[in-house]
Amino acid sequence: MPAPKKLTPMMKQYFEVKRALPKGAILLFRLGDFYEIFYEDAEIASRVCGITLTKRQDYPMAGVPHHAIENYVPKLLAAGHKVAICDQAEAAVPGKLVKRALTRILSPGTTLAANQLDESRNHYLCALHRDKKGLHAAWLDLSTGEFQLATDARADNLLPVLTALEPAELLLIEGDAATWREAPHDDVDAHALRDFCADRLVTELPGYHFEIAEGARTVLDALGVLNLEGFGLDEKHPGLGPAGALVHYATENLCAKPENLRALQEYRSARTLLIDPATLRNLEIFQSSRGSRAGSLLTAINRTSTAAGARLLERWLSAPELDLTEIRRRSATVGELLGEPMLLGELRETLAHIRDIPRILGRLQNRLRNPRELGGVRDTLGQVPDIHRLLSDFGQTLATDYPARIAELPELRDLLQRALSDEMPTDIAEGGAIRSGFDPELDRIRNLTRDNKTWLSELESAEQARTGIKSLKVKYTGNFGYYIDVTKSNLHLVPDNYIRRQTTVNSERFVTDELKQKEKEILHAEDNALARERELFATLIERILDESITLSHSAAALAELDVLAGWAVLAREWDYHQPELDESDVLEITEGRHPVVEQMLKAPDTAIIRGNQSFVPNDSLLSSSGEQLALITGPNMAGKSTYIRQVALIALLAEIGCWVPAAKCRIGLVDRIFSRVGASDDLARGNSTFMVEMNETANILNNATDRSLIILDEIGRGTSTYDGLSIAWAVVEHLHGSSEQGPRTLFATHYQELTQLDKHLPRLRNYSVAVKEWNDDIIFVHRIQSGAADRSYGIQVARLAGLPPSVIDRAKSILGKLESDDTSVELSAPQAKPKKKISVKPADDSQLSLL
Ligand SMILES: Nc1ncnc2c1ncn2[C@@H]1O[C@H](COP(=O)(O)OP(=O)(O)OP(=O)(O)O)[C@@H](O)[C@H]1O
Repeated sequence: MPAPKKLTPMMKQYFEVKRALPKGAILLFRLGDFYEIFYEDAEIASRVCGITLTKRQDYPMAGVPHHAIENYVPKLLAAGHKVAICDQAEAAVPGKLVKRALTRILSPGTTLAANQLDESRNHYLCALHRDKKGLHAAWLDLSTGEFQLATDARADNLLPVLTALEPAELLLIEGDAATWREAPHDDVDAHALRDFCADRLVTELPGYHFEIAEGARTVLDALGVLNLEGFGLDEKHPGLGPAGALVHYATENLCAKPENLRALQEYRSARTLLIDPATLRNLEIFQSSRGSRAGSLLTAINRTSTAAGARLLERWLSAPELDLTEIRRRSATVGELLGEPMLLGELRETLAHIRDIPRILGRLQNRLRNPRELGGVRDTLGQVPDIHRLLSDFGQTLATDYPARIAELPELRDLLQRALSDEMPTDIAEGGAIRSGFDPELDRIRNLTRDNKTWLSELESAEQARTGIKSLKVKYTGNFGYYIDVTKSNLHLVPDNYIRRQTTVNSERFVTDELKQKEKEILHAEDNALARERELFATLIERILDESITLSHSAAALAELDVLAGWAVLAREWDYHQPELDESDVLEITEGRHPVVEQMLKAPDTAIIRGNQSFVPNDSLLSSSGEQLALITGPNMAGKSTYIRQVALIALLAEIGCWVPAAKCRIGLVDRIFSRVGASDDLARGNSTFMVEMNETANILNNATDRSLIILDEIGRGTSTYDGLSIAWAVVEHLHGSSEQGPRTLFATHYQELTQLDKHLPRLRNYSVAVKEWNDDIIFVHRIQSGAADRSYGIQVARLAGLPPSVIDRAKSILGKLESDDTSVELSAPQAKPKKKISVKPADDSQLSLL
């Protein structure tokens, strides 16, 4: 930034602050009622936020009113910028340079203000480091204090959960991202990390911030503990390097130590069902293929009514359980809730009044203190007695487990109910946060102001009577204070003790000694009232923070109840049933449905276009040692992809503890879900469609275990027919293997030839999707049946898609010839050109005879 040669003292101060900021942070510099922005920062802010760019001397400048800053900061953050706020640190005195200090730096991963966060989503800042021992990571949601770390010898064990967390910002050691980008082709982990970092906001820090010993010290200090044993962590845990980097970065951004970190948990991939990043995308778990939340599994199963509940649902979905006791606890609780529909309705109504306690605490602890947050704690505590009453009516575990976890805190509730006004102001400076009758001292000061105001109106009547001026008024303006207003026509009646202060168009303004004295008293009383309110407010915050651990445990239990009550409603709405989970190797589903497609078919806009179709349920049976590999053939559009995805989604739902869209379901725990479906280009990163397909397939073959569930859709389609068929064939053989068991696999394909493999592979089963033929048309019935499909109906489907009749006719005749022994096909060409003949002959007859 080209600093002008001769700087004013204020601009010197500006540059001092600016120099200390991280690279790229946009500085908002408080000047009176405005935040001013200078130089390139002003140009960026003007472009991103649409504010007017002006010039001061010869450099660009832009400004936003201080009260409107909340409208602009989110825009800058959303555009991937960091924003530094520098405020006046003392009251301004004319002619003297006011002290200024950096208040906080906002970045997409460390912002806390309610309007900068999606309330239904966690907001993670994540730090990563890879060395010879593997990948080490830590993540922190500063808005709620959730803090975790992890280490794993293999990146692909951690990347599933990291991808599902969708961090808002990543912290890396300087140079790591470039190393991963340039890594050799066979360094699969580096490429996976490169893909993970692409399109995310990355902040690079010097390597020493990631040192383990330093990290351990920083973390101990932030958590306020002497050792990490209470969290079951060794002080040499490699995740402490990234964890320390997170705390350091958060401290720098908040300009203070984060005060809401209470615990550090270790994430272990072996305890959760892993879903690799490609599968998360393919199965549209958090986002639909169009990138929106609508159409995702998350949206289809979300019936939460609180923000904390919505966030917990997202967390459960990103790390499904492998602990049978926990899964069964959740799904049994859904059953209890479902068993009492009336109580469930009441419970949900009560939950809807619960406020976002984890984030409220996060803000209060980190110095963002808005009176409404206190109102939120009061309102939430006000609901707890009702929740206890309702839970005890349910009986069973709901009556014992949850009430014990949701504290009533009657004293705090009573205090807040007595202290706080019904309607809370957004800013303590507005006054009125504390209810009258709570504090005798505040009431005394407020009465003083009130008495004084009565005195003023009495003064007005008295002066009107004394002077005979009926239109005389006692008025007030912000910069002038109290005065007596007399219209010009009555000036001759003004008594001697009136002191003239100002002339306006129609009147003159006067004061008297008595009025000046009263004005002082009033203003003083108002200031005193506000000061007293601030004092009381600070005490109330302290009282809340004294209970912060109890409050956050209660909030966690309430969020759980919210998710589970939502699932009970979902189960009732869509007729879901409780799955049975065990250690077996079976996956047996009776009348299973696809949770998202089923809801979509019933959505009003789809129903109008496609008629009121219902989803056709289908059964599935897989087991590692028996029916291990289901090969599904059938026409395009018949429902193969939907079917294989629905099996994966049902398994996933079962392992988060949700009920499932099936009449009956038994699942032996699945440790990983893999998928290879559809074709997606990754051209921007230098990978062709086929390369992506093969990468994903390689990942599956290298990492699947006998407990995994694999769904493969049209493997080999992205290359020439014979190459593709050979690859698909070899993949099926590999997955089947020669041992007694293998991963449960669903394989949808158009390669009819593969159906012959059941002769050699004892655990392969052929299935097909039934269609009805009617004249030359086909009708999709979406029913899975045993046995291979006899033909593929591609041309009929192409006609349904609207291909011109001439093309359809021609395709039919080519097909006829290809299917007969006559392999010569006439090319219909424009008349002007000579007729050509092409021969379609297999390149390798020996291979064909194999099929
Ligand atoms: N069981 C079902 N009940 C009702 N409709 C279904 C069912 N299964 C699929 N469908 C509908 O049929 C459409 C096509 O399904 P899907 O994409 O699964 O077919 P496919 O056999 O995989 O086709 P292709 O081979 O062309 O990829 C879906 O968009 C869905 O709306």
